[in-house]
Amino acid sequence: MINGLYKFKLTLSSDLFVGSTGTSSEVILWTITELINHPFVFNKVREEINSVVGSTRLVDESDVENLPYLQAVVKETLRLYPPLLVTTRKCRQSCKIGGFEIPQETMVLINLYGIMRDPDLWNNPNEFQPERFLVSSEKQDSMKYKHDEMFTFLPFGAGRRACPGSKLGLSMAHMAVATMVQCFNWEVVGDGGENKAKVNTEVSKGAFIHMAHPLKCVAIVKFNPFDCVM
Ligand code: HEM
Repeated sequence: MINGLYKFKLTLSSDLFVGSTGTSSEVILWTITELINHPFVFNKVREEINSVVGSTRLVDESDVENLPYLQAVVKETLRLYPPLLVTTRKCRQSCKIGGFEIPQETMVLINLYGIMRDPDLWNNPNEFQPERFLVSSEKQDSMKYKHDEMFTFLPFGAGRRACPGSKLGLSMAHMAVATMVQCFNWEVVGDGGENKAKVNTEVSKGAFIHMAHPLKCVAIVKFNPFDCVM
């Protein structure tokens, strides 16, 4: 028989495992996809990494704070492709939303994907434009910016039940993408090396953001950090 503490540990472990692995790998997959589709952005990320890291060592976690463009690229990917498309909340009291009466205790679905592609909140909402997140640190630290982001940029949800692993998830995504850009060129299978083929970014149906057509590409070594230490 499963006792209470064991059941709690099992649920916690599975929550952490399911909540952390799938989400982080989706962000990495979608970021590489958008970078393949936007070679100009890809080159800008690589130039930023080269200018900060140089050409003799692998990018490191401590470099990320000096890579604002890389951070903007991952943020823009999270806006367009939040791994969890919706989240849920139970209404603690009756309320009215958009003219609809919502009785107390009703479970509501919050469309994170829809909010982050809402044309009333974002310019060119369906376009991949990392520059929209390149704002000065003063602006980012301002109360207004933080307040606006809390209601518009929601890949990690919001409030008391927001994702507790957001910093770890972001850190993994930054490091994985930075390494993949620094060390490899990426070619879509069937491209013939011309770098013109686009990856199909259609999203499959469901609560999670899976690609409807799997990404098929080849990694070609550009920089081998092991050559430097030999
Ligand atoms: C980029 C990666 C990740 C994304 C986009 C993401 C996204 C989310 C979202 C949208 C929620 C629901 C929040 C809400 O309803 O307000 C959530 C909850 C959660 N996430 Fe993440 N997550 C990521 C990585 C992680 C990691 C690395 C961990 C653990 C190490 C984790 C653990 C959890 C847990 C335990 C919850 C449930 C929190 C609760 O119900 O109070 N997540 N995540």
